[in-house]
Order: sequence, then C-alpha cells, then structure tokens
Amino acid sequence: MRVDRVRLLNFKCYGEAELDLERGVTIVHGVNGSGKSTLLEAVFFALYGSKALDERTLDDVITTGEEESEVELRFTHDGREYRVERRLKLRGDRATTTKCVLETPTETVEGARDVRAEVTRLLRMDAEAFVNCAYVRQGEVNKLIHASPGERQDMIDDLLQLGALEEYRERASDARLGVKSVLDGQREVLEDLRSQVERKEGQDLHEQLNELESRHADVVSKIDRFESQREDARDSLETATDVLERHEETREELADLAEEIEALRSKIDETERKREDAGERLRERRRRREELADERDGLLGETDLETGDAEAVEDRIERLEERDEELRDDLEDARVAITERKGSMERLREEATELESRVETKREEADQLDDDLEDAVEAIEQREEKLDEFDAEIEAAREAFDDAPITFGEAEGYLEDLEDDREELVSTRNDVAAEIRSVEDAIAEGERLLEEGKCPECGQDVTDSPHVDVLEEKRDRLAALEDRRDDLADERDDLEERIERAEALREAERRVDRLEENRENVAQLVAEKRDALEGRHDQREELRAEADEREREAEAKRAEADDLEDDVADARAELGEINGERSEIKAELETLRRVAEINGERADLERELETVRERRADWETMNEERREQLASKRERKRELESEFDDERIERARSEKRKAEDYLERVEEKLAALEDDRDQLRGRIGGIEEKLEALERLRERLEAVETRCERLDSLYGEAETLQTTYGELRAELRQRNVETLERLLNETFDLVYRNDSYAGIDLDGEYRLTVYQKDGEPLEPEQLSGGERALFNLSLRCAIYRLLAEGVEGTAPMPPLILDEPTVFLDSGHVTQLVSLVESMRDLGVEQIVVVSHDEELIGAADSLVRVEKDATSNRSRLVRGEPPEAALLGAE
Ligand SMILES: Nc1ncnc2c1ncn2[C@@H]1O[C@H](COP(=O)(O)OP(=O)(O)OP(=O)(O)O)[C@@H](O)[C@H]1O
Ligand SMILES: [Zn+2]
Repeated sequence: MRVDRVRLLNFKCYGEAELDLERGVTIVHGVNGSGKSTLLEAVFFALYGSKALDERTLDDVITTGEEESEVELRFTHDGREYRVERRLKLRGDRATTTKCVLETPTETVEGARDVRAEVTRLLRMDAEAFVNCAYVRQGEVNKLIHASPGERQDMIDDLLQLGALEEYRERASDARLGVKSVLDGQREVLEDLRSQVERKEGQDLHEQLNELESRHADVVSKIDRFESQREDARDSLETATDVLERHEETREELADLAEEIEALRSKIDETERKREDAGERLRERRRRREELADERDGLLGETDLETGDAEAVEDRIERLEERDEELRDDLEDARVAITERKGSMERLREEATELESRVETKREEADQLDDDLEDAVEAIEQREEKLDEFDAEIEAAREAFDDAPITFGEAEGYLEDLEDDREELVSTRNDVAAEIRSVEDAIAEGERLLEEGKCPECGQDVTDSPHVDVLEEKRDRLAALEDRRDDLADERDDLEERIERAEALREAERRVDRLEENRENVAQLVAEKRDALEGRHDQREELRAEADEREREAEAKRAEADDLEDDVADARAELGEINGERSEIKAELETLRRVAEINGERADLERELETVRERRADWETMNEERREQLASKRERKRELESEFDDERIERARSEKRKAEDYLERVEEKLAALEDDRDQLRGRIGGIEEKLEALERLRERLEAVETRCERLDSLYGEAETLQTTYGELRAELRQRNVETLERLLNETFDLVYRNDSYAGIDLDGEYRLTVYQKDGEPLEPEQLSGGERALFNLSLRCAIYRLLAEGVEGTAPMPPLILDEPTVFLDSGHVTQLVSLVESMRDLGVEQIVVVSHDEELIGAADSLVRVEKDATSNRSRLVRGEPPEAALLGAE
C-alpha cells in the first residue's frame, strides 16, 4: 500500500493543506509544535477514523474555533487506487461524522463502521495492529519491549494472523463441548420416550373406543326423533298464532273505523254550524247596507246633486276643494293687502309727526335769531358813539399846531434838527472855552516873562525883541473870545426853549396817531357787525320759509294716510265675504265626504258578502264529500263485523296452548339427550387423543434415536478439528518465531554492530533474551535507553519484514512510519538508523515516512516536507523541498 495524497481542511492545527507523497524515504521536519505528528495522525485517522484517536474524541480533531473538518486520503493498494474521505461537523459541543466514504475501483463503501471494516480487510490490520507494526508513534518506541510476553504474543500472533487459528481452535473446542451437552440431553429424552410408549400401549384404548361409539349412535337417533316432533309442534303453533293475530288486526281496524266515523260526523256538524253563522252574518251585512243607503239619500237631499253616484260625488268634492283653494288664496291676498296698507298708513303718519316737530324747531330758531339781531344793533350804536368821541379828541390834539412854526406831521423831523443844532452849539462852546483857557495861560506866561525882562514870545531879553507887542494882541483876542462865549450862551437858551416846544408837538402827533388807530379798529368792528347782521336777516327768512314748506308736506302725508285707512276698511269687508263663502263650501264638503265614505263602506260590504257567499258554497261541497266518505266507511265496518267467527278463534286458542305445552317439555328432553351426547363425544375425543399421542411418541422416539447417532459422529469430528487447529498454530508460530528471530538478529546487527552482544533469542512464547558476548543473558529492559530504542526499532522492522515477506498470501504492506525515532540516539547510532532505513528501502518497502530534525536523516531523504506554522493565523502549512535543501538546514 502506498499513500498518494493527503488533503486536510481544519484538521487540528491545519487550515487547508495538501501533500503528495512519493515512493522512497520522505522526511518531515519543522520546529516543535508545527504539526508534524498531526500530519501522520491524519493519515492514520483517514484510514481508521475514531479508532485511531485512542482516548481522544472527534471534537479534538476539528480546529478550535471551526465547525467542520475534512480529511481525504488517496492511496494505491495491490495496484488498485482508493480514496477515503471523512468529514466531521460540530453539533452543539459534540462532533459527529457527517460523511465517510471509501471509493474502491469497484464500489463505494459508506459509513464509518463499514469503511473501517473494509480498510481492515484490505490491509489485514486493524488500528491496533497498524500502530504495532507500521506506525511507530512518538514516544511509543519501547512499546513492544515493555509489554509482557503474553501481550507480546497476542500482538504478534494477531499481526501474523495466528490469532485467528487460536480462535478457530477455541471455537472447535466450544463446538465439541456443545455437541457433548446436546448429546447427553438427547439421550435422557430417548429414555423417557421409551418408557412413555410402553405405558400407553398397556391400556386397551381401541376397545374402549368401540363401546363408546355405539352408545353415541343410540343417543343421536333419539335426538333426531324428538327434533322432528318438535318441528310439527312449531308448525301448528304458527298456524294458530296467525289466526289469532288476524283476528286481533280486524278488531283494531273496526275500532279505528268507529273513531274515524265519529270524527267525520263531528267535522260535518262543525262545518254546518259555521255555514249557519255565515248566513247570519250575510243578513246582518245586508241590513247595514240598507241603512247606509238611507243615510246617503238623506245627505244627498241637502246638496244639489241629483245622483249619489260615487263618481259624481268625487267630482263635486274636487270642484269644491278647488274653489276653496282659490278662496284661500284670495283671503291671503286680502290679508296681505290690509297689512301692507296699515303699515304704509302708520309710516305716513309718523313721517308727518316728524315733519311737524321739525317745523316747530325751525320756527324757534328763527325767533332766537330775532333776539340776536336786536342785541347786535344795540352794540353797533354804542360803538358809533365811541367813534364820535375819538373824532373830538383828535380834533383837540391837532389844535396845538394852529400857532406852531410847523404843520402836523413835521414835529419829529423838526425836533431832530433842533437837537443836532444844540449838539453843534455845545461843541462850539467847548472849543471857545478851551481857547479862552489857553489864551489866558499864554497871557499869564508872557506877563511873568515880561516881569523877568524877557520876551514873552521867545524868552530872549526884551531889549530889542520884536515880540513885545504880542501880549497885547493876545489880550484882544481873549476879549473877543469871551464875547463869543456869551453869545453862544444866549443862543443855547433860545434853542432849549424851542426844543421844549418841539417835544410837546411831537407828543401831540403821537397821541393823534394812537387815537386814529383805535378809531380805525372800532370802525372795522362796526363794519363787521353790520355785515353779520345782514347774514342773520337772510338766515331767519330762510328758516321761516322752510318751516312753511315742511308744514305743507306734513299735511299732504296725513291726507294720504286717511285715504289708506279707507282702503283698509274696504279690504276688511271683502275678507268677510270670502269667509262667508268658504264656510258654506266647508259644510257642503263635509256632507259630500260622508256620502263618499258611505259609498266606500258599501263597496266593502258588497265584497265581504261575496266572500261569505263563496265560503258557504265551499263548505257545502266539503260536507258533501265527507258524507260520501262516511257512507263508505260504514260499509267497510259492516263488512268486517260480518267476518267475525268466534268458534274458529276458540279452536285456534286451544291448539296454541297445546303446542306451547309440548314444546316446553320436548326442549327439556332434548337438552338432556344432547348433554349425554356431548359427554360421549368428549370421552371418544379423549380416547382418540390418547391414541394420537401414542403415535406421536413413537415418531419422536424414532427421530431422537437418529439424532443421537448423528451427534455421536459430530462429536468425534469436533474433537479432531480442535487438535488440528492447535497443532497448526504451534507449527506456524514455531516457523514464524524462527524467521522472526533470524530477521531480528540481522536487523539488530545492522543498527547495533559492536562487540557487546552475541545475539537475541526469541522463544516460542515470544520471550526475548539478549545474550552478551560472554554468554550472559539479559532482559531487554536492562538495556540502556538508546539500546532499547534501537532494539525496539529492530523488532519493529523485523516484524514488518516478516509480514512483508514471510506470511503466505500477505497483502502489500502500508508505509513504514516513524515519528521522531532519533530522540534517544547519539549521532553514531543515528548513522546506523539511517542504514536501517536505507536497508528497509532496499528490501523493497515502498514508502518510508520519518518525522525527524536530524540532519543526517534529512540527508538520506528522497524527498523533504517542511511543516511551518503561520505566526499570524497559527495554521500549519506543508512545504515540499528537494534534498539539496538539506545543505541549508544547518540553520534550523
Ligand atoms: N483541534 C486543534 N485545533 C488547533 N490546533 C490544534 C488542535 N489540536 C492540536 N493543535 C495544535 O497543533 C500543534 C501541532 O502539534 P503536533 O504534535 O503535530 O506538533 P509537532 O510538529 O509534532 O511538534 P513536536 O516537534 O513538538 O513533536 C500543537 O501546537 C497543538 O497545540
Ligand atoms: Zn512531534
């Protein structure tokens, strides 16, 4: 068997991974925890499913955090291709297998159990055998050494299929013992049967049977006789019962007829009564009709209708109602007219009153104006007097100018001129005064100088001064100036006087101005008053004219209102007439309506009369029919009465009694006889059964005799088979043990070639003993760790080779799988392990898969697989490498 391809999905640390495996030695390497062992486990799991998991469960297989997991394995076996696929799914917190198929070239096997059975059959190994032989798991290197010889024996026997032989031997032994116990049982049965048959044969069963059968025939013939007599009795009973029943029926029919006749008669009477009542009603209704006719004739007399004919009456009513309708409209119109006119009339009168009150107001206003006018005239007169006073005053003021140097109006200018003159005068006086003073001073200076003898003019000695006469001139000048000053004083006094007068004149001028202004004002007021007076006159005239106008209007309205009052009186009179006519119409309508009512009632009566008449006729016919029925029922009754035959009835009764009597007795008798018969039958049956049992016993006896003979020979055969299997196994094991011992020694030699050990001994019970060079025996447990590992590997390889070469009909072996075989080995022994691996390959092992870190092993590989774990996703990956990669591996 060769693994071609492994494909994983979410298998433990793997996400998606796929690996093609080739022939030869494949080394799987990678750091701790990268997933190397898991890869091998996956192959194992693909083949054997949960059996490959030891104590772990399916949910350990699914990558943590995932729901589903898949593993697919393609392999070639015996030249044929196979494919196994398993799929797991987490349901809640338990994983289950949702798909498990094995595709073989000829069929598809489904279901975990069937697939495992088929794989076990193909490889001739179950899971346990697989790990004991082909798959050396990590840490299980010493498994075979630590096992007890008995366990080892079972393991190896199983692998070599010798277990089956032992099983067969045991089965043969079981079979032999089984046959023995069955045979013993059967012999006991045989004895028992024989004694039973003998006992039964001594009982005279046939004679007993004959006697009982003749007694039985006797009883049966008696029963037959009584049964036929009972039949006769039953017949006569039936006939008698018939006659009596018929009689009973006739009597019942007669009774029914009597009842029916009675019922008919009472119905006829009842209907007859109803008919009479109806006749009475007819008469009553006719009377009523007459009464109504009389009443109507009376009513018609009151009207001018010639006939009480319904149509004519309705016609008349209709016309009267139309007329009444017209009159009602007229009435309404008249009422409306009255209301309207009364309204207008009142309105007119109100308007007139209103106008009159306005006339009065206006007249009062005019009178008021009269008074106002008088007052105004008086005021004007007063003002005019005032004007005269002003004129006199003005005249008086103007008189001041009569002897004045100026005329009225010049005073102002005149005064101003005088004042200017005065000013000029004053300044001239001042100038004169100043000159006087300076001349006086110069005179005084000149006089002083002169006294000192100096020139008054230039201060030089007066002797010969040209200026001595100047002093005199100055004195002249002073006198002239003083004259002038006095003149000026006079002039001023005169001027003062004139200014005083001029001021009085100016005052008079101003007073006249004021007075004239006042006068003007008063004159204006008077003029205005006069104008106003004029206006008031006009107004007063207008008011009076208007008042007259309104007074006339009011009179006109009152006249119109009086006319309307007359109209209203006329309309009222018309209203009275209409009402009169309407009450006449109303009276006639009442009469006519009553007539119409009578007509209606009479028609109803007529219809009712008709109905009653018809009803009566119906009742008549009904009763006639009933009378006929009555006659026929009476006839039938007479017939039945004539049928009655008392004598025959009496006979039937006595016969019935007799038959009943007999039947009662015969039943008892028959029951007793039947009892006898049944008892006899039972006894006959008992004897017959005993005879049959005897027959059966004889048959069984014969059968048991044959069976015992057969069992005897079977026992002999089983005994032979058991010994044969035992011998066969011992022989085979001996042969295998010899081969295995040889292979083991060869292999151990190969991997542990030194001088310490002479050889290994394997006895028939698979007890292992290692002999040292000096001939001392050693238990394998006494070997060192490394030695033990090598020893074990040798044993594994030896078993593998034995299986691959030795056993007849062996299937092609699965790959040899070694998980970390080098852990206990030093480098020298690794080299030997490498040669072991190589020799296995040379011996024709198709595939060898080894998990190892060892460089030397890697160097020996035909192909390399590196397992890496992605640091971020934490998923393992498979990377193929070719052997040259080995050179780079020093760094790992
Ligand atoms: N169900 C699972 N889901 C995810 N990871 C898992 C699951 N089961 C196991 N693992 C992880 O798979 C990793 C690989 O384990 P494995 O034994 O294959 O490593 P290895 O390469 O053989 O290491 P060593 O060299 O130490 O033997 C471990 O780190 C383990 O934690
Ligand atoms: Zn590992």
